[in-house]
Amino acid sequence: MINTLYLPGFRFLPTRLNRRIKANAHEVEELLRGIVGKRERTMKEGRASNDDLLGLLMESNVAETKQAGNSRPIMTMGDIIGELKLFYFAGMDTTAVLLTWTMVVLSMHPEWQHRARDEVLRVFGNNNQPDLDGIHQLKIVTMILYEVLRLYPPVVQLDRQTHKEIELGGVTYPPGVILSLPIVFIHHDKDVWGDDAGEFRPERFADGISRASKDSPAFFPFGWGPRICVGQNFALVEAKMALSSILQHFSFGLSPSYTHAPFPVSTLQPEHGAQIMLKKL
Ligand code: HEM
Repeated sequence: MINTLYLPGFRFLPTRLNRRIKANAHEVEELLRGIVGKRERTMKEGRASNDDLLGLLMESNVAETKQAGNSRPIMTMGDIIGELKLFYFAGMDTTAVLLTWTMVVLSMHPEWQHRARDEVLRVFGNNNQPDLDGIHQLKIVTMILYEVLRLYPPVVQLDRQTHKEIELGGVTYPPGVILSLPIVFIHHDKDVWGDDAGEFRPERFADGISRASKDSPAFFPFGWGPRICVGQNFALVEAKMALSSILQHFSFGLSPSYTHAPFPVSTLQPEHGAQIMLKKL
C-alpha cells in the first residue's frame, strides 16, 4: 500500500514540486478567503441565505460566539477555511472515485449492469429525475455500491495515534504510537468474506451488511466509531442519484485501452484512468 519513500522533513525543502504544492495551497486559501469574506459581508447586510454548509457554519459561529459572550469569533477565518477544505476533499474525491469504480465494475459485469438498470427503470421510468423516495427503494443498486466499496474502498487505510498508554489485543502501546487499520486488506480477507473475497458478488449484501461477512465489523469504508464519516448517507444518496441517471440514459462498457490497475494516491484511483464507452439508450 505504501508506494512512495517517506523522508521526514522532505516536504519543507524548496524542491520544484514542494514550491508548486505551496503555491497551489496559497491560491486555494485565497479563493476560499474571498468566498468567506463575501459571505460575511452579505450576512452583515442581511442578504445571505443559510441553505448551504458555509451559511450554516457561519451562522452557528455567530450564535455560539454570542452565547459564549466572546468579543472574537469562536471559529477563526483559518478554522472556517480548514473546514471548507476538509469537506471538499473528504466529500468530492471519495464519491467521484466510488462512481468511477462502479462504472468500471458494471462494465466488467454486464449482467449486474442489466439488473441495476431494470431496477432503476422500474422505480423511476426512463425519463423521470431520480428522487429521494425512489432512491430508498433501490436494493440492487445499494448491493452493488456496497460491493464496490468493499473491493475498492476510496480510503484504503485509517490511522489512529495513541494519546495515552493503552492495551489492545493483549499488547500495551505507549503514547504516540500510530496504529494503521488497512481497510482494503480487511475487505479482501478470505477468512472474513470467504474464498470468493476477491470476486465481485453483490449478492453477499442481499441480507444487509451484518450478514455479508463472518466477522463484524468487517465492512468499514466510511470508518468506524466516533469519527465515522459524517457524509456517508449523503455520499450514498449522491452516488445512487448519479448512477440512476446514467443507467436510465446510457449503457456502457470498457474501452480496449483500459488497464485494470487500482492504485492508492490519496484515494484508491485507477492508475491509468477509466476509459469507458457510453452508448445512448
Ligand atoms: C464514498 C464516499 C466517501 C467515503 C468512502 C468516505 C470515507 C471517509 C472515511 C474513511 C473517513 C474517516 C473516518 C474515520 O477516521 O474513522 C471520513 C471522514 C470524513 N468524511 Fe467521508 N467519505 C465519503 C464521502 C464524504 C462526503 C460526501 C462528505 C461530506 C459531504 C464527507 C465528509 C467527511 C468528513 C468531514 C470527515 C471527517 C470526520 C471527522 O473527522 O470527524 N465524506 N470519510
